[in-house]
Amino acid sequence: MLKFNDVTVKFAGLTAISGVTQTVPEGVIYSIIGPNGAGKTTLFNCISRFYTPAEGTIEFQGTDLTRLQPHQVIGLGISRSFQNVELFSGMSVLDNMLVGLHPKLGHNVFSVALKLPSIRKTEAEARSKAADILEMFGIGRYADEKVGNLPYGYQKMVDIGRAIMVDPKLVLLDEPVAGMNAAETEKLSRLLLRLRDEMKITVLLIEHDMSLVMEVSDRIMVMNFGQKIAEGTPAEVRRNPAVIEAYLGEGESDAAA
Ligand SMILES: Nc1ncnc2c1ncn2[C@@H]1O[C@H](COP(=O)(O)OP(=O)(O)OP(=O)(O)O)[C@@H](O)[C@H]1O
Repeated sequence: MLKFNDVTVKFAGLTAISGVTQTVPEGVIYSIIGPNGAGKTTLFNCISRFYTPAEGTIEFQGTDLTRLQPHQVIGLGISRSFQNVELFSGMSVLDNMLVGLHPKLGHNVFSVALKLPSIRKTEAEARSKAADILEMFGIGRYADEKVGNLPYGYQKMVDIGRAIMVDPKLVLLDEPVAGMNAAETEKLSRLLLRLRDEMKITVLLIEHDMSLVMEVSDRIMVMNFGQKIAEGTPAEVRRNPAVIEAYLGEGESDAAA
């Protein structure tokens, strides 16, 4: 589904990603892990076209993303959530979900202002879809609540729900459980499996919570200092000496546990 071909990203004098080549198969939960500053978010930013690699290509179902604009990437069926929740805190949960659909609807200002029947129908469908997703995420009862009034874990759920509104084929989630408590993390891990199994969405996940990563991932790529140092199933990655060293070197022993 997604192919990184020798991707290198540079910022002034710093090489943030160096020659990463990897294929991500369709229909999986694929995690990218590695110590702080390893280049994980930079890789996401290249997929969603905030950054352009200095070298290499990124193919999504045969299309080279590095030649596209960000909105064209969304049009191909790729959406994302961000490391920090980016919601409109004064708006309701439901309205925030509808904002997720904005890149897809593409209505012109006049048809929206005139509330043409076609727009009303689309809006009704969008509302019903948003309500279904909120229900699936277990936060349906908060649909009319202001997002800013919800606990952080629920806001994060809304953020991810919004990324699902566009019916993506691939969703990029950047540290979705950061700041969540144990119960919320458990809920989210079940949700990730449902995205894969019921909605047939391929999930690309950046996450520091190793127990979550080991539990839900089909495959894992490990990065350190901008390079891919390992790739494989959770069991393979867990016993890879380079991975153990990268994490132990940082004072984290979770990967080796
Ligand atoms: N816009 C930028 N300008 C300059 N340097 C950048 C920029 N974005 C990222 N970097 C640098 O690139 C390197 C990789 O950063 P990146 O955020 O991709 O790491 P990460 O693996 O996602 O880390 P974390 O787990 O802490 O989020 C870091 O050294 C970072 O400081």
